[in-house]
Amino acid sequence: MNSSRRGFLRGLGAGAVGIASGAAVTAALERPGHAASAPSPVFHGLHQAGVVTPAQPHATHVALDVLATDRAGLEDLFRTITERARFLTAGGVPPEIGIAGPPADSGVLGPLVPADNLTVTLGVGASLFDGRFGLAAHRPPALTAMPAFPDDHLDPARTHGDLMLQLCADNRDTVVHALRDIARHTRGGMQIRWRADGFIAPPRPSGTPRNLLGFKDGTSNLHVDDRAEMDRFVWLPASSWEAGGTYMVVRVIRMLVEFWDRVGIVEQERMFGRRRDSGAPLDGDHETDVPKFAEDPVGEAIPLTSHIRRANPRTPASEPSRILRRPYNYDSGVDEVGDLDMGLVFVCFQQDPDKQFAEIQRRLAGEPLVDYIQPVGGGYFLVLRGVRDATDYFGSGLLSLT
Ligand SMILES: C=CC1=C(C)c2cc3[nH]c(cc4nc(cc5[nH]c(cc1n2)c(C)c5CCC(=O)O)C(CCC(=O)O)=C4C)c(C)c3C=C
Ligand SMILES: [Fe+2]
Repeated sequence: MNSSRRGFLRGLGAGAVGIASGAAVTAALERPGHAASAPSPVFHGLHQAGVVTPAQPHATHVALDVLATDRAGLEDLFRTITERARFLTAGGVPPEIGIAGPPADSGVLGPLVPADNLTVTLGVGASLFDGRFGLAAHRPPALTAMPAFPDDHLDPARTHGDLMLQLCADNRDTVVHALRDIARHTRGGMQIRWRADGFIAPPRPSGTPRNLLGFKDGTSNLHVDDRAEMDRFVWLPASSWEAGGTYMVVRVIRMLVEFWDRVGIVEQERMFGRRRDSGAPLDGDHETDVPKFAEDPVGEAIPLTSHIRRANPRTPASEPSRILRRPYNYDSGVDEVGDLDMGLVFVCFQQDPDKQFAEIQRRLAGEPLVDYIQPVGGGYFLVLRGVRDATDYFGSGLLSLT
């Protein structure tokens, strides 16, 4: 353990980073009153969890800037995040450290930390490849800073970041607990730049959950259980050090709900190209019906400017730009003039942000929906390949580059 690593852990007590697991956890779970939660998605593997994992109801997306100043410090940071993620996603009993120092755990989840379907997904931004860590020569060309698109209102304080930490779980307190745990163990190594909390509502009344404009959101998406589709559009191929990773785009998009709520239902539905109640395309009856754009070349049933038609025209030319969407709703109170601050934390995964996400974004430019939404932040991040086993850590492939 070098000095900067000791720095992260200082103040936690000598044994505080130990993890009680295995037999101790089993024993704790067997105690009356301790319901066992289902195991979380597997932590070790070629791919990180939290990409093809069915979206859990709660999430936070946290962009961070690295404070460590050299490569050794960055490695310590990655190793610490890995250790904490390994523990938090498995669940267990935090060690007791006596009464002299602060407790080893925030206690937010009680004495037994449940796995609660938690996923911890780590990405790196283009800024990590500046001069600080000797990585400048290794920035993959596809990893750029997120550009500003027409109609964006980007706030620099809510844009970009050296790292992106996506935490998702079945309960809000599990997400909060994981964030506090990781922040505490990495103190001095990184600091939060911006954060967007999200939730997914239950299906109302059935099918795909709704966004805060009232429409089902996620109906037409890539299929996470179709390995060939994931290899074609999402996972990075075996030819480079990034193999097994993917690119994550995060866009914090405010919805101008006060304006939206004054728009007639027919106009709302024509903006999306789908019915609000059922989610069916305007030329169909059921949510899962596939729109028949080829039979409607002038946009009589589904306007040519509608969101679904621009986003996915279903032509051979638009096929390569398909993405895996994994969005969350957000609700952040009110702004300085008393307007509701809510919207969508739009998240998508792909092999190339410019050829996929940005290509769709360019097609969406000028769609009628732009009058009711305002992108205010976000970033492009490379989700590193997964942690292979108990000896591996996030970023080991990146840091092996010389
Ligand atoms: C650049 C990519 C996209 C952004 C940004 C985006 C923002 C955004 N979308 C909605 C609501 C809906 N989107 C829907 C479908 C849809 N959206 C995108 C891409 C972006 N959306 C795609 C690729 C698709 C799928 C198109 C298709 O294959 O038919 C829908 C329809 C239901 C569904 O299929 O999910 C809704 C509703 C909002 C509110 C929003 C910004 C705030
Ligand atoms: Fe969309």
